[in-house]
Amino acid sequence: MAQQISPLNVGVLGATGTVGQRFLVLLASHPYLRVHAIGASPRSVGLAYPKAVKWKQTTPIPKAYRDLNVSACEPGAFAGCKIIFSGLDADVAGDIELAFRDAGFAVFSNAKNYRRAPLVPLVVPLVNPDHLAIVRQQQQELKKPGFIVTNANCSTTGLVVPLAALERAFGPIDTVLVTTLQAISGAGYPGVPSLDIMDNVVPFIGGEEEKMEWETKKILGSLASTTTGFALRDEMRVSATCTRVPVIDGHTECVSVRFARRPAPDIAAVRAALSAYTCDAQTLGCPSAPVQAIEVHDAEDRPQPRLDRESQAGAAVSVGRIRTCPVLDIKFVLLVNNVCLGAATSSIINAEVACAQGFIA
Ligand SMILES: NC(=O)C1=CN([C@@H]2O[C@H](COP(=O)(O)OP(=O)(O)OC[C@H]3O[C@@H](n4cnc5c(N)ncnc54)[C@H](OP(=O)(O)O)[C@@H]3O)[C@@H](O)[C@H]2O)C=CC1
Ligand SMILES: N[C@@H](CC(=O)OP(=O)(O)O)C(=O)O
Repeated sequence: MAQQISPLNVGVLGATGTVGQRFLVLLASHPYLRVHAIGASPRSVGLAYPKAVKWKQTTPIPKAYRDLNVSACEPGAFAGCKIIFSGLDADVAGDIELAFRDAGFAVFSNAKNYRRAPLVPLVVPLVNPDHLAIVRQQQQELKKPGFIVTNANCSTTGLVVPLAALERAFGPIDTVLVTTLQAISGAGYPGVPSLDIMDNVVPFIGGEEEKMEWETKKILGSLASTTTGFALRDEMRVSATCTRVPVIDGHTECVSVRFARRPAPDIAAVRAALSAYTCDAQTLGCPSAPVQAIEVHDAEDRPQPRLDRESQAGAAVSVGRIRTCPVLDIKFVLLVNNVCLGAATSSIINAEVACAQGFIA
């Protein structure tokens, strides 16, 4: 049952970027989060938003932002905001996000900088919102009300949703092989040069495979019971190969998994478990959560980025081609909208869960 939450002012850092633009579109119609201030680089500071941004969305700049000026990414310019969403370039996110946390803000970040920090939750809202509880330890350590919550790498986000559903139904997965076909928008703007990506596949994305292999073990792990921080799933073997393809939005991933328990589940049971998967963000009534967390496709040629990335506003994971794997146990193809669930939507749902659970006073 959805709680009534009073309107809250939020700020968006990196508001001119690929992820920042998505934040602004999604927040323009949010039931209780109101954009109060926006920040970007010194290049943009002081300009009215339409002058600062190279708008790349298919809908016009929402009216509410047309007269909003871009501020410097300094806490003083965001007075009156409770929540800060960050779509900052990772080169600058580290110091800026820390300054906002130290100034008492609840920071929801897309950047990679703090994902491995022991007291920072790495939350995919359809999987492990229970990890948010560790922000109390951050607050105790700092003796301040601020905290940082990160969301995962966009490819990791798509992967862990069906893995979590399968583990809930069939117990631990011990091996995962994944090959990604990642969209150009994942590299930000202007991103990959057109002469590199047109008519081509680039079989390397710096740091991406390591992030998928490590982040999966933190997200599918648990809060440590005897020490502070998290118990990682170190026994799970994850091997990723990441490629860039000429698609604008939507990361496709080809996944094979092996279960620890024998016998492995059959395909019908796997399909049913994926379709039936529900998560806390849904039961808490978070307004940005998808109705169906995993959309299972029966057609043999789905999911496809162009056809499926906007389903449920890009907040779910699409899965198809579920079949027996002759090497591991089962294999399937998934699609995640990298700029929605893979980025801005996850931050927003994380903030909604934090509001619903009383982490934001
Ligand atoms: N694109 C995606 O699919 C995903 C991205 N991410 C992560 O989200 C973050 C944003 O990515 P993306 O939107 O693609 O990146 P972009 O390059 O498109 O945008 C970067 C943003 O950071 C701002 N910025 C750059 N330098 C500074 C500075 N010195 N001070 C303040 N602001 C600055 C830019 O402002 P200005 O316009 O003024 O230069 C811009 O608003 C990154 O950390 C990325 O790794 C995570 C998951 C998915
Ligand atoms: N590297 C991802 C997007 C991204 O920025 O990831 P991360 O937030 O983990 O650095 C891609 O290219 O699609």
